[in-house]
Amino acid sequence: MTDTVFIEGLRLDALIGVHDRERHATQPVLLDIRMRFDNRIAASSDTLADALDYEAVSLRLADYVAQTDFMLVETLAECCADLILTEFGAKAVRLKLSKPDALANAAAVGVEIERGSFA
Ligand SMILES: Nc1nc2c(c(=O)[nH]1)N=C([C@H](O)[C@@H](O)CO)CN2
Repeated sequence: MTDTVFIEGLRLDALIGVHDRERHATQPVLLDIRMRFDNRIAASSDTLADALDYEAVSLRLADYVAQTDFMLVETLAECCADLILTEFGAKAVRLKLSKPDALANAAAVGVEIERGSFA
């Protein structure tokens, strides 16, 4: 079973970065998330309670990110992935965290991590 639930382009404001200008103002981060989850039960019951509720994940991440102040994108990505695995029962998570406004001459910079197994 390799079902996933995904969230693409989740835009959140975060206090994140190593430079002084980044320590005093938030900036946008974009999250692209794939979560391994068996969707068959929800498909059979047609009941949200049996699904991995991507809206609930998105709202929880927004609340969490709003109270962080990490230096590195690696740290924020790791913490977001751990939150998804521990609070929402995903079997694995692939998470790409981008900073679109970090570098003037780059569309975006960031990290992509995978925790758990999609195999
Ligand atoms: N591997 C990383 N490299 C850099 C990071 C980071 O979080 N991880 N951060 C910065 C700065 O904060 C940059 O995003 C803003 O100029 C530089 N390199």
